[in-house]
Amino acid sequence: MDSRQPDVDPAVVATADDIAAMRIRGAATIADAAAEALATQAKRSDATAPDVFERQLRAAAKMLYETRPTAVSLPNALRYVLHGMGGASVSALRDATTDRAEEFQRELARAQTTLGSIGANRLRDGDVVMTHCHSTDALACLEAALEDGKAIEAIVKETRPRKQGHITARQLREWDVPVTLIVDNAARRYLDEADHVLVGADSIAADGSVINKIGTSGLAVNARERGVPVMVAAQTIKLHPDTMTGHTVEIEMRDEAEVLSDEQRVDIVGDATDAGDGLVVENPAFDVTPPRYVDAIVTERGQFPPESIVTLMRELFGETTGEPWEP
Ligand SMILES: O=P(O)(O)OC[C@H]1O[C@H](OP(=O)(O)O)[C@H](O)[C@@H]1O
Repeated sequence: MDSRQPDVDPAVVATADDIAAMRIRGAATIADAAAEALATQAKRSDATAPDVFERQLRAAAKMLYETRPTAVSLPNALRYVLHGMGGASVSALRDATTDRAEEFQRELARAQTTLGSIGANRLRDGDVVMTHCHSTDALACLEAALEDGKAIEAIVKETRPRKQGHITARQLREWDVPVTLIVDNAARRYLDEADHVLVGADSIAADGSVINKIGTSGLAVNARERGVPVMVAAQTIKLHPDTMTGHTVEIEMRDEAEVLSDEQRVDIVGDATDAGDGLVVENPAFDVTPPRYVDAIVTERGQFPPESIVTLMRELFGETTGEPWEP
């Protein structure tokens, strides 16, 4: 057992570390891994009393929750699985929790497929799509369009600092899609050649704002200026229920090492010590695109103008939610 949290199984600790270090990344993939980790915790629990079992599951959920703050798919997944944790004995609790986690994972996969076929309807044969970062929801739309027999080309933004655009490019090439890879700064120039901007989302706020990889908002503003429609592919698990009650979405600030190595820092400021060298590196992982720059949010429940997404949010989540690990 990890010394950080004696109740939590090492497999859960490993998943939490992988999410924090982005070895597991992407909002849907993180949600899937979190559900899997809770199922593992349930299967391996050594609890002999129901209250101990429940405490272990809640501790595991809290550890997973604290890895990254922006993608709401993570707390939504944890909440979904823990809400299914019911029963009078440890074995009943174990079965209910693992069943619920499996159900969640099945629904997640099904929602992405459904969303893909809805998103594909927006794409025509011969369209050129500009992407940002790597989104499995966005790729599901492209995959469905290809399966429909449409020829699609892609302009793929590199996506500094972690270059997830390479993952997108690799996937698209596996599907034989012609790819033009560009640096982020070239996006405006290449928008003239694009028929759509297609991105994913880490969270969608009640007012229809889209929280996604840093650089999305600038891309969307430029796309609007160029008359290129912006389509956001986001399963309903990306809807952020807390924003209905006025909470804002925390934007994750990541380590400066993703932007600047120690050697590069020395190159800029010489041998001055960190504290006094006068150089600050900021590395926000996400930004907020206001709803007026988004044409459609495509979910497994259909496509929505961003301003109307709150209706769906209310239907799916109700008005209030607690912390994911709270009963
Ligand atoms: O759920 P899917 O569509 O796969 O990904 C959604 C979003 O998650 C990613 O975040 P990160 O790379 O984990 O920081 C990107 O911002 C991407 O658009």
